[in-house]
Amino acid sequence: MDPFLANKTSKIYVAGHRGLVGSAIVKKLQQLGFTNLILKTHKELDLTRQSDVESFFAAEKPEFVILAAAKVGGIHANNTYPAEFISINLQIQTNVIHSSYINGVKKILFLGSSCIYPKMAPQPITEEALLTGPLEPTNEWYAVAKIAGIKMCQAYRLQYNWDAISGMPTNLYGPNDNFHPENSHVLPALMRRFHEAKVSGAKEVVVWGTGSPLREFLHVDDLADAVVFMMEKYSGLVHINVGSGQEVTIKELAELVKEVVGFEGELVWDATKPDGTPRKLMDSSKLADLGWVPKVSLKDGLVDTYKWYVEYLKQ
Ligand SMILES: NC(=O)C1=CN([C@@H]2O[C@H](COP(=O)(O)OP(=O)(O)OC[C@H]3O[C@@H](n4cnc5c(N)ncnc54)[C@H](OP(=O)(O)O)[C@@H]3O)[C@@H](O)[C@H]2O)C=CC1
Ligand SMILES: C[C@H]1O[C@H](OP(=O)(O)OP(=O)(O)OC[C@H]2O[C@@H](n3cnc4c(=O)[nH]c(N)nc43)[C@H](O)[C@@H]2O)[C@@H](O)[C@@H](O)C1=O
Repeated sequence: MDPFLANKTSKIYVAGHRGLVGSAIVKKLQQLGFTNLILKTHKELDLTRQSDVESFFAAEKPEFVILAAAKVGGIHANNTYPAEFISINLQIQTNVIHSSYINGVKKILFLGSSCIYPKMAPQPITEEALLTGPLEPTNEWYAVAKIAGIKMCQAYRLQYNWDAISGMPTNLYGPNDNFHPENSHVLPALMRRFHEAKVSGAKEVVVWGTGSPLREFLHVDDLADAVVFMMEKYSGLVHINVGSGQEVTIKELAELVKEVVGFEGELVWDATKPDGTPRKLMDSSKLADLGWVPKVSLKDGLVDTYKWYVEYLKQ
């Protein structure tokens, strides 16, 4: 395994650097003193365009690649745009992983998601649960693309002895999240809705589903820390779960976001909206055994994210 942290002038390509995850990884790498990051916006380099990706890699020759570019969204977006979720993600990851290999990248980290696991996987979910049962229907298209990404990393490791690894984060949140009213994940969606209700003086806020599903949330700064940790310490065939172990019901989350935002009205549940997976708590003991633990509590992370959101609205 090539050391990652030893040389702060290594050329590192962070794909998707303006997103929730990519921006936190760039911040972390800069804090650590890395000076040679390659960053391209979606407009500058569309990763679904195979020949453009090939030319970019041939010209830049990065030493390390962190793949945080993807078509991402919450339950509604996944359910509404299945063709885009499967096709765009397959294209991005296939182009980036293959070009990385062809151009001598020393190590690549591919990011998947906890939705790769069967809907009814035993909890907490270990890495071994992959491909043991049917997927959650609201996001199976995205999940199939992500499973293909894991398998591509494994295949290239087996056939070419190449250091391709995969990390599977749980539900993430933090600065630079997507706050779209319909297409975002639950946490930024509720933060925006409660904030707008507080500002307008609304008496009620609508929350989707029944409130009973359980989700595990991890602050994106913890994920960025875990990504750097895996680049340095992990080299293996198996994908690695990255979770916080902090599980709440959607109802508990909604009450917590309401408190942090300071909305004083009522919650109204829209049961016509899907609940999705009933529970997806990951077993992250493989990463813990390697020596990594998360630091940010859900409450502190929410306060930090809301502070960021209020500042972002002023821009
Ligand atoms: N958010 C979450 O809760 C979780 C995320 N993950 C994984 O983390 C990774 C990053 O997700 P996240 O940061 O939340 O997503 P974001 O949507 O915040 O960021 C994705 C980034 O990818 C870029 N991108 C998308 N399509 C293309 C393209 N065709 N060419 C170039 N760039 C592109 C986007 O640019 P632009 O906006 O300009 O299109 C954006 O900068 C993904 O692999 C996701 O599966 C895993 C578990 C949970
Ligand atoms: C990270 C993960 O994210 C997605 O899966 P998900 O965990 O189901 O994502 P979610 O954050 O959108 O919803 C979580 C729960 O929350 C409820 N909920 C309430 N009110 C709102 C609401 O206003 N918006 C949203 N989005 N959900 C709401 C919602 O009904 C559901 O019960 C995958 O598609 C896939 O992308 C993936 O891997």
